[in-house]
Amino acid sequence: MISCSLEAINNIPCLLLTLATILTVTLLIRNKQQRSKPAAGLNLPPGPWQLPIIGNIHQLIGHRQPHRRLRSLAHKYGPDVMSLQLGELSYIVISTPEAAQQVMKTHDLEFASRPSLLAPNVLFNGCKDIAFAPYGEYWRQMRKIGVLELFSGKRVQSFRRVREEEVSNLVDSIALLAETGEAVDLTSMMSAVTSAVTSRAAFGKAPEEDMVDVLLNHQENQDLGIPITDEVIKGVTLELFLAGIDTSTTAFEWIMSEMIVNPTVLKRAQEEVRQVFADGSVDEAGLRQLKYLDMVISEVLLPRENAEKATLDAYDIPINTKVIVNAWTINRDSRYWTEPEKFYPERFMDGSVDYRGTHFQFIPFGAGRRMCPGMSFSLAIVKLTLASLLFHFRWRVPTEMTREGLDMTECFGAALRRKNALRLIPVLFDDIA
Ligand code: HEM
Repeated sequence: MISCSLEAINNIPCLLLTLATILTVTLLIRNKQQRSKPAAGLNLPPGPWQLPIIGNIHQLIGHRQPHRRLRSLAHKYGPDVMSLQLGELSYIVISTPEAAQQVMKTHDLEFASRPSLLAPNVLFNGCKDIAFAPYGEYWRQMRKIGVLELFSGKRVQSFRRVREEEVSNLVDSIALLAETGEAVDLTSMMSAVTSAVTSRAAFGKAPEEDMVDVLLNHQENQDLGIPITDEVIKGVTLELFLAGIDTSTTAFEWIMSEMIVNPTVLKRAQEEVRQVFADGSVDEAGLRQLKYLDMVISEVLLPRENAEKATLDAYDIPINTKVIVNAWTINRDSRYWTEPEKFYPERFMDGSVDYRGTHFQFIPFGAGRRMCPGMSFSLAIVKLTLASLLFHFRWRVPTEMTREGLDMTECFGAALRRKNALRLIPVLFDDIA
């Protein structure tokens, strides 16, 4: 079993799924139905003061790291649940594990919808995907296909050879480049590996049934309540790429970065990999033994929405309020984690907390009904790539830098990526051909 590490995410991915986009969209959309003027007499969650028309936008705009800004606003105005008004749209921001549990467990059903946003509506032809589909019959059907067929353990396992081939190609390319002594761009390389695996898993070129085949079979057999149209096939396929590539690349690049600036962790992880695969080749069968490397990852944040009036912590939450679960803040709650900002994988060694959505102090993949169905698909690639790169190479920072000086600047976007690509110098271990 893979277990995830806080440290990897400490610098990673708070995927506040493009709050920037939401802000822009908020300003653009004049959708009267979305207008959610709180009715008088409601006990709304506390929040910062608002300006007419724009609400709280001015308190976020200009901040290059909205996830940090949301944390400081929450500390001041609503530590558990905070109201925010962004233009005409009402939001609540969830910043503690307890409040996250309320939204994603106790009231999961009430908050299981997604807001109707312009960008995904256009991109997925009226949200004919899984992630942005509003809660209802269509989403339930597609989610079931996702969990039971597209991303099931068996399906992920069926792509093992694909992953091993792509990662082995990566190792070969890096080995060639290692002869030059130059730094390699690991961010682009990981992105290429993830795209290649996703594309082969989606479109085949392998004996296994691929993901598009699964959808085409349903279309042909007409065996589902809601027909699988060409738009649905296009939407779900596009989502495989959009939801999977950036998130997995981001997880990988931050984990590598953190190990580089924490050489004792790197050394321990490397020793473990080289001991487990002492016979000379890395394969997926041995990955399970890499307990220390079992620290991954990433947090994404797709807003949720309540399709009906709800209550939370005795606060009234009007219909169609968008819910931002600030996983970045929650995963760093000092009531649950000692030195939460420190890169310290050993904190996960006793296995009492994992990322599978039952421990609300650590929810990189979300939790509840809308939890990420692509988790195993992603972790399989990330872990195999890390193990292979640690097994075959020593890693050095470019000569103009020190380990401590490795650039760790975050860049807010669809994922909290590194601002600059991760460039490191590979040195092939002498004892490996
Ligand atoms: C490190 C990698 C990844 C992370 C950290 C991640 C994280 C997340 C999170 C936090 C959510 C929202 C959960 C919620 O609302 O409670 C989500 C949803 C989703 N993710 Fe991922 N994800 C990753 C990789 C992937 C991959 C590889 C795929 C597919 C190829 C994928 C497909 C999806 C889909 C379809 C949803 C929407 C589920 C729904 O609304 O029912 N994810 N992900």
